[in-house]
Amino acid sequence: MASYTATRKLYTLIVPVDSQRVLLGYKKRGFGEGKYNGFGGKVEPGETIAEGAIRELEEEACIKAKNLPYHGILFLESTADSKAPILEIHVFTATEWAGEPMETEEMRPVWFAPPSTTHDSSDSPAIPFQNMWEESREWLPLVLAFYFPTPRRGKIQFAHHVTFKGGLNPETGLEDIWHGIDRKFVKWLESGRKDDEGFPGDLEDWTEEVREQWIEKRMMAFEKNKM
Ligand SMILES: Nc1nc2c([nH]c(=O)n2[C@H]2C[C@H](O)[C@@H](COP(=O)(O)OP(=O)(O)OP(=O)(O)O)O2)c(=O)[nH]1
Repeated sequence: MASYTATRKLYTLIVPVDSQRVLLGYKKRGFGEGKYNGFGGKVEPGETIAEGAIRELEEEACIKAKNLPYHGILFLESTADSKAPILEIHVFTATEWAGEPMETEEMRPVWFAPPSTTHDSSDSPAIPFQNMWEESREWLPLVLAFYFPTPRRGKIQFAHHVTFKGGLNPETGLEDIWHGIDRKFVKWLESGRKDDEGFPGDLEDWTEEVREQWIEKRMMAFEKNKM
């Protein structure tokens, strides 16, 4: 069987939460400018995914994560450009950190009320899903449901594979290859252990090889569904 060979780019994303609120960053420049998102960026050569996640959070919001619950992986690809890499984004929360969130050149941190909060009971605004990457509204509420309204035991993990067909992005008025969800696959697991299908719940189990196999499996399933 031929391996799926599109280049893959490794990213991290941390969503800090306190007992009542969710911290997102308003991206001031570069890729995703004008959108709210968690904090993260490319994993650099020589660092682990977790090290990259902690470094990016500190660079973008000036806080140093003291814990890093792992929640899973987003595989994002665009069929609008055959040369576009697959983005592999490893998603974490952080519930403890050192320092206070501060605005940086890249990001403006803003506290939001989790989706489970009624408007009147919070001083913070609701999460602006309409102003975020469009797949965020699928996985973020479920990750947050693990913390709000009351924290649950264990952990929740997902693999979310989305292809975008590209199109005019109404928010920016520009053609955008990372816009217009075409196909999607979401796998959820509560606990972090492997399930019968071998879903690699923990970060250390998502090795390079496993990620490649996972993508290949999903691509084949997507193709089958199309026919
Ligand atoms: N939820 C979501 N996050 C995304 C998508 N695309 C995408 O890059 N991200 C995340 C991954 C990273 O956390 C962040 C992009 O990181 P970045 O381009 O700022 O990376 P960086 O800081 O290393 O970049 P640079 O300024 O050094 O060039 O946005 C998407 O479609 N959905």
